[in-house]
Amino acid sequence: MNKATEANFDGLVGPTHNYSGLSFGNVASLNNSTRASNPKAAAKQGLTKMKALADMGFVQGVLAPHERPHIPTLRKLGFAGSDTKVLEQVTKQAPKLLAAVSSASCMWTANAATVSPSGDTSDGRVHFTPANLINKFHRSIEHETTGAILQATFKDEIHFSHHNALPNVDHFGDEGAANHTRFCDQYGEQGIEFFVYGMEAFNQDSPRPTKFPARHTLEASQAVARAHGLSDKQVVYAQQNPAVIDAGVFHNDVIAVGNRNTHFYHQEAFLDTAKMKQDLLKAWGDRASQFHLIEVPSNRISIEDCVQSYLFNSQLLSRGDNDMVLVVPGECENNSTVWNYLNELVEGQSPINEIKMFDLKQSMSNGGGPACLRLRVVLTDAECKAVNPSTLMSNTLFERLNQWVDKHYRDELREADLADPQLLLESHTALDELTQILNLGSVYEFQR
Ligand SMILES: NCCC[C@H](NC(=O)CCC(=O)O)C(=O)O
Repeated sequence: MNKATEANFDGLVGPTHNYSGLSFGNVASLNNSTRASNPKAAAKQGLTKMKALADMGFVQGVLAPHERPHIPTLRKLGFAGSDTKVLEQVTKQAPKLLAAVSSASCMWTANAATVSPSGDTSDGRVHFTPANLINKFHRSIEHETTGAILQATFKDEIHFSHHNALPNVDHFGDEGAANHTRFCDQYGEQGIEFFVYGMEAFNQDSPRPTKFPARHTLEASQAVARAHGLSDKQVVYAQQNPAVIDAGVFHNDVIAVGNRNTHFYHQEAFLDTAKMKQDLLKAWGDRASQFHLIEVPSNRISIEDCVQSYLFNSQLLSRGDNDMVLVVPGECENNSTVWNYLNELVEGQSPINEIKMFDLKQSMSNGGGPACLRLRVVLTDAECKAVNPSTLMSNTLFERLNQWVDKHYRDELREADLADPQLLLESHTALDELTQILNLGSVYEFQR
């Protein structure tokens, strides 16, 4: 077994971060659709979390934002002429479309891709499949650039294998790592990959939500498991409880989080909790007593409190064997039921023995907590050395990115501002400079 560690790659918030109510089924996105955003504060809140984790000794990387408004999409949809002309026309004819192609939603890199570490894959490489995010138009335009950025970050073909996104249809709706968790004893050994889905696409009679969409299908997860070369006995599937999707749990990472030998989840998260436990314990094998199932009962914390506080959208990080820290959003402290629970949890017998809290309000107001903002990539020492070093957080990079944000970002943005041709120019200038800072090459269409 190779020694390995879990790295976190956070999405850097882009200059057009705004609230426009694009995500039906995501309570925060719908509730905040008329508010002004603060892109500068949003980017800095994210950077503060990344830096704090790097300072705690974790490997922390940065994934660049995408070009927005995305003019190439508007051109595909028939708008023509200069960029300014395109903006002018779309503003007049289809303002909601402009909002959709302007979203900074690629910041939530838990949805960027599904990643399988080399310990799990048949060819011994780390595999990446960008998520097609087909359920929301504004997110369905992410996967190509995501793929380009992942390839510029994890370049070496000896260590890294990059797949295309799955077919762009609802049957293969894929929301990436937000619905994927890996359990293991040590990171470098073969682990259990746990795929959670919202519905079975090819089985009309199977249970599914009635109010909000199930974004992710079983068939998508199966395709990713095949493409990554995972062995059947190391893969476990579980269906989300349709009722919690209808209550605002649009991704499983709003209601469950896992790391190594610990699964922390809500009693109502899964359609069949007993089966989920049985399947995980079976895959875990003969050391079942070392696997921790921390189930939060409904009479302790309601689904509504989970959705409001984002308790489970936390990062569960190992500082050593049986020593984990839970990184939660500030909203958890403001909810006394959740806060009391967390204090009891760290004092109890579970491996979770510290809580760290971050102010991520700008992202939270669009339904993205600490876990949404990061893509986990388990890397051996050799793989870690092969990562593009300019993307790894350090004192220098932290300072450089803060200066970059100060120079290029606005501190207030409303939906109406998205029509401003100056914003497009600012965004291109900023991203062009960023590709140099992160040494990414020409990953954006406007650079080619
Ligand atoms: N993992 C968290 C994802 C949050 C994301 N929100 C958004 O896209 C909201 C954008 C807006 O409404 O402006 C989503 O729902 O997929």
